[in-house]
Amino acid sequence: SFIMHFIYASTALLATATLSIAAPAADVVGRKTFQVAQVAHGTVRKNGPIQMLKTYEKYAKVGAQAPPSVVQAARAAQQSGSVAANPEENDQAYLCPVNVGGTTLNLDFDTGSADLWVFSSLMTKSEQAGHSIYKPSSSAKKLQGASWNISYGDGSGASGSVYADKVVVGGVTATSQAVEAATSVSAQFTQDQDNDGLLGLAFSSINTVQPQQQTTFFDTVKSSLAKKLFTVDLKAGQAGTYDFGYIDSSKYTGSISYVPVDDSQGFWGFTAGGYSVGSGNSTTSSGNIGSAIADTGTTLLYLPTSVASAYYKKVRGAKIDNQQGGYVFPCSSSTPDFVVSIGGKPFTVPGKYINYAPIDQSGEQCFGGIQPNTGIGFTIFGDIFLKAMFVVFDQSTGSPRLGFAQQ
Ligand SMILES: C[C@@H](SC(=N)N)c1ccc(Cl)cc1
Repeated sequence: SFIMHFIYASTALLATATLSIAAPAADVVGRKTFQVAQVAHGTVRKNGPIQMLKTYEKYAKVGAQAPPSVVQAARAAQQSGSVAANPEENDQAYLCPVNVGGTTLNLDFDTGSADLWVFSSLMTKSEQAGHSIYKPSSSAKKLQGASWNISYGDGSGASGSVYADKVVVGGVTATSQAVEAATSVSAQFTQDQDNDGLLGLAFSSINTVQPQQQTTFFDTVKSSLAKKLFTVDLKAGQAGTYDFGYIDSSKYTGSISYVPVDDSQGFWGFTAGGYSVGSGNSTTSSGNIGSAIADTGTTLLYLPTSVASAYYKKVRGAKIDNQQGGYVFPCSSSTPDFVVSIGGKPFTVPGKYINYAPIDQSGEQCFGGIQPNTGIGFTIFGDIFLKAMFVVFDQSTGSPRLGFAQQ
Protein backbone atom coordinates (compact mmCIF):
# COMPACT_ATOMS: atom_id res chain seq x y z
CA SER A 1 0.00 0.00 0.00
CA PHE A 2 1.26 3.49 -0.65
CA ILE A 3 1.18 4.51 2.92
CA MET A 4 2.82 7.85 3.63
CA HIS A 5 3.89 8.16 7.22
CA PHE A 6 2.87 11.47 8.69
CA ILE A 7 3.84 12.52 12.13
CA TYR A 8 1.92 14.89 14.35
CA ALA A 9 4.21 14.66 17.33
CA SER A 10 2.31 15.51 20.46
CA THR A 11 3.89 18.57 22.11
CA ALA A 12 6.24 18.38 25.09
CA LEU A 13 4.44 21.41 26.56
CA LEU A 14 3.68 19.61 29.84
CA ALA A 15 7.32 18.64 30.30
CA THR A 16 8.37 22.21 29.53
CA ALA A 17 5.87 23.55 32.07
CA THR A 18 7.05 21.01 34.67
CA LEU A 19 10.66 21.96 34.09
CA SER A 20 9.95 25.66 34.22
CA ILE A 21 8.11 25.69 37.59
CA ALA A 22 10.22 27.97 39.78
CA ALA A 23 11.20 26.72 43.26
CA PRO A 24 9.17 28.56 45.98
CA ALA A 25 11.08 31.53 47.44
CA ALA A 26 12.94 30.49 50.65
CA ASP A 27 11.37 33.27 52.73
CA VAL A 28 7.79 32.41 51.86
CA VAL A 29 5.74 31.73 55.03
CA GLY A 30 4.64 28.07 55.18
CA ARG A 31 7.26 27.22 52.62
CA LYS A 32 6.37 24.12 50.74
CA THR A 33 8.80 21.66 49.23
CA PHE A 34 8.24 19.58 46.16
CA GLN A 35 9.90 16.66 44.45
CA VAL A 36 10.69 16.21 40.76
CA ALA A 37 11.14 12.55 39.87
CA GLN A 38 14.43 12.02 38.08
CA VAL A 39 14.05 9.50 35.28
CA ALA A 40 17.09 8.00 33.65
CA HIS A 41 17.47 9.55 30.25
CA GLY A 42 18.81 7.34 27.47
CA THR A 43 22.40 6.61 28.41
CA VAL A 44 25.43 4.66 27.31
CA ARG A 45 28.00 3.04 29.58
CA LYS A 46 30.35 5.90 30.61
CA ASN A 47 33.95 5.31 29.60
CA GLY A 48 36.94 6.85 31.37
CA PRO A 49 39.18 7.60 28.38
CA ILE A 50 36.24 9.00 26.37
CA GLN A 51 35.25 11.26 29.27
CA MET A 52 38.89 12.32 29.72
CA LEU A 53 39.22 13.05 25.98
CA LYS A 54 36.05 15.18 26.13
CA THR A 55 37.61 17.17 29.01
CA TYR A 56 40.83 17.73 27.07
CA GLU A 57 38.76 18.78 24.03
CA LYS A 58 36.76 21.15 26.23
CA TYR A 59 39.93 22.96 27.37
CA ALA A 60 41.84 22.64 24.08
CA LYS A 61 41.37 26.35 23.47
CA VAL A 62 43.43 27.05 26.60
CA GLY A 63 46.16 24.66 25.55
CA ALA A 64 45.03 21.34 27.01
CA GLN A 65 46.32 18.48 24.89
CA ALA A 66 45.30 14.88 25.46
CA PRO A 67 48.25 12.49 25.87
CA PRO A 68 48.46 9.92 23.01
CA SER A 69 47.63 7.13 25.49
CA VAL A 70 44.29 8.81 26.30
CA VAL A 71 43.55 9.41 22.61
CA GLN A 72 44.37 5.79 21.78
CA ALA A 73 42.31 4.38 24.66
CA ALA A 74 39.35 6.62 23.84
CA ARG A 75 39.49 5.71 20.15
CA ALA A 76 39.50 2.03 21.10
CA ALA A 77 36.41 2.59 23.29
CA GLN A 78 34.42 4.58 20.74
CA GLN A 79 31.60 2.71 19.04
CA SER A 80 30.79 2.19 15.39
CA GLY A 81 28.72 -0.38 13.57
CA SER A 82 26.61 -1.32 10.54
CA VAL A 83 23.19 -2.93 10.16
CA ALA A 84 21.40 -4.29 7.07
CA ALA A 85 18.38 -2.43 5.67
CA ASN A 86 16.18 -5.10 4.08
CA PRO A 87 13.51 -3.94 1.60
CA GLU A 88 9.88 -4.97 1.89
CA GLU A 89 7.88 -5.67 -1.30
CA ASN A 90 8.15 -2.74 -3.78
CA ASP A 91 10.74 -1.15 -1.43
CA GLN A 92 7.69 0.16 0.53
CA ALA A 93 9.87 0.27 3.67
CA TYR A 94 13.24 -1.05 4.81
CA LEU A 95 13.55 -3.17 7.97
CA CYS A 96 16.65 -3.59 10.12
CA PRO A 97 17.33 -6.28 12.77
CA VAL A 98 17.74 -4.69 16.21
CA ASN A 99 18.33 -6.43 19.57
CA VAL A 100 15.88 -4.89 22.04
CA GLY A 101 16.21 -6.23 25.60
CA GLY A 102 17.54 -9.55 24.31
CA THR A 103 15.07 -10.13 21.44
CA THR A 104 15.79 -9.36 17.76
CA LEU A 105 13.06 -7.23 16.18
CA ASN A 106 12.84 -5.96 12.60
CA LEU A 107 12.40 -2.18 12.80
CA ASP A 108 11.71 0.54 10.23
CA PHE A 109 14.50 3.14 10.70
CA ASP A 110 12.77 6.47 10.23
CA THR A 111 14.67 9.77 9.89
CA GLY A 112 11.23 11.46 9.91
CA SER A 113 10.23 10.58 13.48
CA ALA A 114 11.92 10.30 16.88
CA ASP A 115 10.28 7.44 18.78
CA LEU A 116 11.70 3.94 19.17
CA TRP A 117 8.50 1.93 19.57
CA VAL A 118 8.02 -1.82 19.34
CA PHE A 119 5.35 -4.50 19.28
CA SER A 120 5.22 -5.80 22.86
CA SER A 121 3.85 -8.42 25.23
CA LEU A 122 1.55 -5.67 26.55
CA MET A 123 -0.60 -5.97 23.38
CA THR A 124 -3.41 -8.43 22.84
CA LYS A 125 -2.41 -11.82 21.46
CA SER A 126 -4.26 -11.18 18.20
CA GLU A 127 -2.44 -7.87 17.67
CA GLN A 128 0.88 -9.61 18.37
CA ALA A 129 0.23 -12.40 15.84
CA GLY A 130 3.02 -12.87 13.32
CA HIS A 131 5.33 -10.31 14.89
CA SER A 132 8.47 -10.59 16.99
CA ILE A 133 7.60 -9.19 20.37
CA TYR A 134 9.45 -7.11 22.99
CA LYS A 135 8.97 -8.52 26.48
CA PRO A 136 10.51 -6.15 29.08
CA SER A 137 13.61 -8.07 30.20
CA SER A 138 14.70 -8.55 33.81
CA SER A 139 17.15 -5.70 33.17
CA ALA A 140 14.36 -3.40 31.94
CA LYS A 141 13.26 -0.53 34.16
CA LYS A 142 9.71 0.75 33.66
CA LEU A 143 9.57 4.55 33.44
CA GLN A 144 6.76 5.06 35.97
CA GLY A 145 4.07 7.40 34.70
CA ALA A 146 5.58 7.72 31.21
CA SER A 147 3.48 7.21 28.09
CA TRP A 148 3.68 7.88 24.39
CA ASN A 149 1.26 8.33 21.52
CA ILE A 150 2.29 8.79 17.90
CA SER A 151 -0.02 9.27 14.93
CA TYR A 152 0.70 9.36 11.22
CA GLY A 153 -1.23 11.27 8.57
CA ASP A 154 -2.51 8.09 6.90
CA GLY A 155 -4.47 7.38 10.06
CA SER A 156 -1.99 4.81 11.37
CA GLY A 157 -0.59 5.20 14.84
CA ALA A 158 0.47 3.52 18.07
CA SER A 159 0.68 4.19 21.79
CA GLY A 160 1.90 2.58 24.97
CA SER A 161 4.25 2.72 27.96
CA VAL A 162 8.00 3.15 28.30
CA TYR A 163 10.93 1.08 29.58
CA ALA A 164 14.66 1.73 29.79
CA ASP A 165 16.44 -1.29 28.32
CA LYS A 166 19.52 -2.36 26.37
CA VAL A 167 19.33 -1.79 22.61
CA VAL A 168 22.00 -3.00 20.15
CA VAL A 169 22.13 -1.84 16.50
CA GLY A 170 24.89 -3.35 14.37
CA GLY A 171 27.04 -3.82 17.46
CA VAL A 172 26.50 -0.26 18.72
CA THR A 173 25.07 -0.53 22.24
CA ALA A 174 22.82 1.81 24.21
CA THR A 175 22.86 0.32 27.69
CA SER A 176 19.74 2.23 28.76
CA GLN A 177 17.58 3.35 25.82
CA ALA A 178 13.95 4.49 26.06
CA VAL A 179 12.02 1.58 24.53
CA GLU A 180 8.40 2.53 23.86
CA ALA A 181 6.44 -0.69 24.33
CA ALA A 182 3.18 -0.59 22.39
CA THR A 183 -0.06 -1.42 24.15
CA SER A 184 -2.08 -0.53 21.05
CA VAL A 185 -1.25 -0.16 17.34
CA SER A 186 -3.45 0.58 14.31
CA ALA A 187 -4.41 -1.97 11.66
CA GLN A 188 -1.78 -0.78 9.18
CA PHE A 189 0.89 -1.98 11.59
CA THR A 190 -0.74 -5.25 12.73
CA GLN A 191 -1.23 -6.18 9.05
CA ASP A 192 2.43 -5.64 8.12
CA GLN A 193 3.89 -8.70 9.83
CA ASP A 194 7.42 -7.91 8.61
CA ASN A 195 7.47 -4.72 10.68
CA ASP A 196 7.91 -4.98 14.48
CA GLY A 197 8.13 -1.24 15.12
CA LEU A 198 10.01 1.97 14.30
CA LEU A 199 13.41 3.31 15.32
CA GLY A 200 13.24 7.09 14.99
CA LEU A 201 16.32 8.95 13.74
CA ALA A 202 14.88 12.47 13.53
CA PHE A 203 15.70 15.00 16.25
CA SER A 204 14.67 14.12 19.82
CA SER A 205 12.72 17.42 20.00
CA ILE A 206 9.76 15.59 18.38
CA ASN A 207 9.88 12.49 20.59
CA THR A 208 6.33 11.95 21.94
CA VAL A 209 7.06 10.51 25.42
CA GLN A 210 5.40 12.44 28.23
CA PRO A 211 5.86 13.84 30.83
CA GLN A 212 9.63 13.61 30.16
CA GLN A 213 10.67 13.53 26.50
CA GLN A 214 13.24 10.82 25.65
CA THR A 215 16.19 10.64 23.26
CA THR A 216 16.44 8.73 20.00
CA PHE A 217 18.85 5.81 19.77
CA PHE A 218 21.28 8.03 17.83
CA ASP A 219 21.13 10.82 20.42
CA THR A 220 21.58 8.26 23.21
CA VAL A 221 24.79 6.77 21.73
CA LYS A 222 26.07 9.85 19.85
CA SER A 223 28.74 10.86 22.36
CA SER A 224 30.20 7.33 22.34
CA LEU A 225 30.47 7.08 18.54
CA ALA A 226 33.85 7.45 16.81
CA LYS A 227 32.14 10.15 14.72
CA LYS A 228 28.80 11.73 15.69
CA LEU A 229 27.03 10.70 12.49
CA PHE A 230 25.18 7.90 10.73
CA THR A 231 24.96 7.12 7.02
CA VAL A 232 22.09 5.75 4.93
CA ASP A 233 22.69 3.54 1.90
CA LEU A 234 19.29 2.19 0.81
CA LYS A 235 19.10 0.17 -2.41
CA ALA A 236 16.48 -0.77 -5.02
CA GLY A 237 15.21 -4.28 -4.37
CA GLN A 238 18.20 -5.38 -2.33
CA ALA A 239 19.65 -4.94 1.15
CA GLY A 240 21.39 -1.67 1.92
CA THR A 241 22.92 -0.48 5.19
CA TYR A 242 22.71 2.05 8.01
CA ASP A 243 26.22 2.74 9.40
CA PHE A 244 26.82 4.47 12.75
CA GLY A 245 30.01 6.37 13.68
CA TYR A 246 31.92 6.20 10.40
CA ILE A 247 31.79 6.89 6.66
CA ASP A 248 32.53 3.95 4.33
CA SER A 249 33.96 5.57 1.19
CA SER A 250 33.38 2.38 -0.83
CA LYS A 251 29.62 3.03 -0.68
CA TYR A 252 29.51 6.09 -2.90
CA THR A 253 30.98 7.58 -6.07
CA GLY A 254 32.46 11.04 -6.52
CA SER A 255 32.56 13.32 -3.48
CA ILE A 256 30.07 14.07 -0.69
CA SER A 257 28.39 17.50 -0.90
CA TYR A 258 27.30 18.92 2.47
CA VAL A 259 24.41 21.30 3.11
CA PRO A 260 23.28 22.91 6.39
CA VAL A 261 20.31 21.36 8.22
CA ASP A 262 17.30 23.23 9.62
CA ASP A 263 16.16 21.06 12.56
CA SER A 264 13.54 23.58 13.79
CA GLN A 265 10.68 21.16 12.98
CA GLY A 266 12.56 18.16 14.33
CA PHE A 267 13.32 16.88 10.83
CA TRP A 268 16.54 16.69 8.79
CA GLY A 269 15.47 19.76 6.81
CA PHE A 270 17.45 21.41 4.01
CA THR A 271 16.96 23.57 0.91
CA ALA A 272 16.85 21.91 -2.50
CA GLY A 273 17.65 23.93 -5.65
CA GLY A 274 16.65 23.64 -9.30
CA TYR A 275 15.64 20.46 -11.10
CA SER A 276 15.57 18.94 -14.55
CA VAL A 277 13.53 16.20 -16.14
CA GLY A 278 15.25 13.75 -18.45
CA SER A 279 18.93 13.41 -19.29
CA GLY A 280 20.98 14.64 -22.21
CA ASN A 281 19.45 17.23 -24.53
CA SER A 282 15.78 16.47 -23.90
CA THR A 283 15.68 18.11 -20.51
CA THR A 284 13.41 20.75 -19.06
CA SER A 285 14.42 22.64 -15.93
CA SER A 286 13.00 25.38 -13.82
CA GLY A 287 12.85 27.09 -10.45
CA ASN A 288 13.93 26.02 -6.98
CA ILE A 289 12.30 23.17 -5.11
CA GLY A 290 12.89 24.87 -1.73
CA SER A 291 12.43 23.47 1.77
CA ALA A 292 12.73 19.71 1.97
CA ILE A 293 13.46 16.85 4.36
CA ALA A 294 15.49 13.65 4.00
CA ASP A 295 13.08 10.96 5.18
CA THR A 296 13.81 7.23 5.19
CA GLY A 297 10.34 6.57 6.66
CA THR A 298 8.47 7.83 3.59
CA THR A 299 8.33 5.54 0.55
CA LEU A 300 7.97 8.02 -2.31
CA LEU A 301 9.34 11.39 -3.49
CA TYR A 302 6.84 14.19 -2.78
CA LEU A 303 7.60 17.33 -4.81
CA PRO A 304 5.92 20.71 -5.26
CA THR A 305 2.84 20.25 -7.50
CA SER A 306 4.39 22.32 -10.32
CA VAL A 307 7.49 20.10 -10.34
CA ALA A 308 5.47 16.87 -10.29
CA SER A 309 3.33 18.24 -13.14
CA ALA A 310 6.43 19.18 -15.19
CA TYR A 311 7.79 15.66 -14.67
CA TYR A 312 4.65 13.82 -15.81
CA LYS A 313 4.32 16.02 -18.90
CA LYS A 314 7.22 13.86 -20.10
CA VAL A 315 5.51 10.53 -19.36
CA ARG A 316 3.18 9.18 -22.06
CA GLY A 317 -0.39 8.70 -20.75
CA ALA A 318 0.33 10.03 -17.25
CA LYS A 319 -2.67 11.40 -15.36
CA ILE A 320 -3.86 12.01 -11.81
CA ASP A 321 -6.12 9.16 -10.67
CA ASN A 322 -7.88 10.34 -7.52
CA GLN A 323 -9.02 6.79 -6.75
CA GLN A 324 -5.35 5.75 -6.59
CA GLY A 325 -4.38 8.98 -4.83
CA GLY A 326 -1.93 10.40 -7.34
CA TYR A 327 -0.21 10.17 -10.74
CA VAL A 328 -0.52 6.90 -12.67
CA PHE A 329 0.62 5.99 -16.18
CA PRO A 330 0.75 2.98 -18.52
CA CYS A 331 3.41 0.57 -17.17
CA SER A 332 4.78 0.44 -20.74
CA SER A 333 5.57 4.19 -20.72
CA SER A 334 9.21 5.13 -20.23
CA THR A 335 9.96 7.36 -17.25
CA PRO A 336 12.78 9.93 -17.56
CA ASP A 337 15.48 10.59 -14.97
CA PHE A 338 14.83 13.30 -12.37
CA VAL A 339 17.80 15.53 -11.51
CA VAL A 340 17.83 17.89 -8.49
CA SER A 341 20.49 20.38 -7.48
CA ILE A 342 21.55 20.16 -3.79
CA GLY A 343 24.41 22.33 -2.54
CA GLY A 344 24.99 23.37 -6.14
CA LYS A 345 25.61 19.78 -7.32
CA PRO A 346 23.27 17.66 -9.53
CA PHE A 347 21.84 14.43 -8.10
CA THR A 348 20.06 11.98 -10.41
CA VAL A 349 17.17 9.65 -9.62
CA PRO A 350 17.15 7.04 -12.42
CA GLY A 351 13.85 7.04 -14.33
CA LYS A 352 13.30 3.34 -13.60
CA TYR A 353 12.91 4.15 -9.87
CA ILE A 354 10.02 6.48 -10.75
CA ASN A 355 7.98 3.61 -12.13
CA TYR A 356 7.07 2.60 -8.57
CA ALA A 357 4.75 -0.38 -8.97
CA PRO A 358 1.65 -1.66 -10.83
CA ILE A 359 -1.59 -0.45 -9.25
CA ASP A 360 -3.17 -3.91 -9.65
CA GLN A 361 -2.57 -7.47 -10.83
CA SER A 362 -3.26 -6.58 -14.49
CA GLY A 363 0.03 -4.67 -14.63
CA GLU A 364 -1.45 -2.18 -17.06
CA GLN A 365 -1.30 1.01 -14.97
CA CYS A 366 1.64 1.90 -12.73
CA PHE A 367 1.83 4.27 -9.77
CA GLY A 368 4.40 7.07 -9.89
CA GLY A 369 7.34 7.28 -7.51
CA ILE A 370 7.08 11.09 -7.79
CA GLN A 371 3.89 12.54 -6.33
CA PRO A 372 2.74 16.09 -5.45
CA ASN A 373 3.33 17.27 -1.88
CA THR A 374 -0.25 18.57 -1.60
CA GLY A 375 -1.14 19.23 2.04
CA ILE A 376 2.40 18.55 3.27
CA GLY A 377 3.93 21.99 2.90
CA PHE A 378 7.45 20.82 2.10
CA THR A 379 9.25 18.39 -0.21
CA ILE A 380 9.93 14.91 1.10
CA PHE A 381 12.97 13.12 -0.31
CA GLY A 382 11.77 9.64 0.59
CA ASP A 383 13.10 6.22 -0.39
CA ILE A 384 12.60 6.69 -4.18
CA PHE A 385 15.28 9.41 -3.99
CA LEU A 386 17.39 7.95 -1.16
CA LYS A 387 17.94 4.58 -2.84
CA ALA A 388 19.94 6.37 -5.55
CA MET A 389 22.12 8.15 -2.97
CA PHE A 390 24.54 7.73 -0.09
CA VAL A 391 23.52 10.20 2.64
CA VAL A 392 25.43 11.33 5.75
CA PHE A 393 23.26 12.48 8.69
CA ASP A 394 25.99 14.44 10.46
CA GLN A 395 26.11 15.98 13.94
CA SER A 396 29.89 15.87 14.17
CA THR A 397 30.41 19.58 13.53
CA GLY A 398 28.96 22.54 15.48
CA SER A 399 25.57 22.36 13.75
CA PRO A 400 23.84 19.50 11.98
CA ARG A 401 24.39 18.96 8.26
CA LEU A 402 23.50 16.49 5.50
CA GLY A 403 26.02 15.04 3.06
CA PHE A 404 24.86 13.72 -0.34
CA ALA A 405 26.68 11.53 -2.86
CA GLN A 406 25.49 9.29 -5.70
CA GLN A 407 25.92 5.57 -5.06
C1 LIG B 1 8.17 13.08 8.18
C2 LIG B 1 7.06 12.36 7.50
S1 LIG B 1 6.37 11.09 8.56
C3 LIG B 1 7.62 10.03 8.96
N1 LIG B 1 8.66 9.81 8.16
N2 LIG B 1 7.48 9.38 10.10
C4 LIG B 1 5.93 13.30 7.19
C5 LIG B 1 5.67 14.37 8.04
C6 LIG B 1 4.59 15.21 7.76
C7 LIG B 1 3.84 14.96 6.62
CL1 LIG B 1 2.48 16.02 6.26
C8 LIG B 1 4.10 13.88 5.78
C9 LIG B 1 5.16 13.04 6.08
